[in-house]
Amino acid sequence: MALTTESRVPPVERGLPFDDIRALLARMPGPASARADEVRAREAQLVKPTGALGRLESLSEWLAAWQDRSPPTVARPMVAIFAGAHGVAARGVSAYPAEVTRQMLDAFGKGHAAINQICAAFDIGLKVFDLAADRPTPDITEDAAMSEAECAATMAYGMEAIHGGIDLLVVGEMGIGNTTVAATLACALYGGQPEDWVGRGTGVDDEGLARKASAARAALERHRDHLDDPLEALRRVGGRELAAMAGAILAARLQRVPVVLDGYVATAAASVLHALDASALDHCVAGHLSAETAHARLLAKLEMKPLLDLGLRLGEGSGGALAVSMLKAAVACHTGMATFAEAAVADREPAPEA
Ligand SMILES: Cc1cc2ncn([C@H]3O[C@H](COP(=O)(O)O)[C@@H](O)[C@H]3O)c2cc1C
Ligand SMILES: O=C(O)c1cccnc1
Repeated sequence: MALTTESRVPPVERGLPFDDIRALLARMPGPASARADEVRAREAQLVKPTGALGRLESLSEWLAAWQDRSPPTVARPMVAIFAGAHGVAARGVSAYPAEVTRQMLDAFGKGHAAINQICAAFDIGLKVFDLAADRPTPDITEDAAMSEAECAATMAYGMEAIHGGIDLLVVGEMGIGNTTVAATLACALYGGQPEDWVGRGTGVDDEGLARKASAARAALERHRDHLDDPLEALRRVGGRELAAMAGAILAARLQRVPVVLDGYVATAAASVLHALDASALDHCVAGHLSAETAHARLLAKLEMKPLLDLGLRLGEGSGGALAVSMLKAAVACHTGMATFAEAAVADREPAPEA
């Protein structure tokens, strides 16, 4: 397993950058339905009762449609972890101190983290992007997290995650305080009360949960006249790793790389694209259902059914990486199984004449 770490303070440059992002959204390719049809035709001939591989069959079709390749492959999957720091973390919204973000970056580099082990177990590449993890964005209850230029440049940086010939991308994150940011962003995009969107994150107690809700409420109140545009919501109440994840997901679409979403934070980042264009996440699958309680609510808004439900509440791309094993199995069955004819197994009985 290759691990590379990149570190960058996103450059701040140019005018009208959100229009550049909107222009990319307007260019998103659709699914190659002919490739999905080819997969479906082969599935029907493989030695199993028709449809017996359930969701594995639809996953193979989905991969082929978005890769524009039949058979599809999961030969070079990669987890991209984006790490950011949040001013709002100073409000006691996490069970752990903010310096954990930097320390976990070191842990990723040394192979000490859960995501290192999961990637090694399933032969998944891992790339870590340090988005100025020592320089927190302003506290969203007081100011916008990013300027428009910084937000767009950070999205553009996230787009670099899909370079290097990968055929499947998992987006993950690291950033103490980011479940509060994700909750605030989800509430900005989908409405409801902050209490509907906050959860225990790394394990805050009841007081911590109340602090999360009041931080989200204060941020929404401060930015309330500017939250109708999803990109504006992202720059005001989001954070760098969320912007980078949104950029990576969009770039993956443009380069026909299917995406596996991780937990609540990654899904909140993805929601920005969905709010801009309801078809923008059609090349994405929800890898798992996080134990962060509002993840189910968010996935319902996106009409996504998670592949796994393991009670994880970690982030780092961990649930997404575990789901890669299912996608690998789907492709292995699709490409490796024999047809009824090849295996000399008797196919389905024709229906008796009426
Ligand atoms: C040691 C450690 C490793 C982690 N890996 C991911 N997270 C996760 O926890 C953080 C979000 O939770 P909250 O909003 O409560 O801070 C993020 O960094 C996320 O990736 C971790 C958290 C800790 C403490
Ligand atoms: O689901 C997530 O993304 C999550 C949950 C808890 C902590 N960090 C991330």
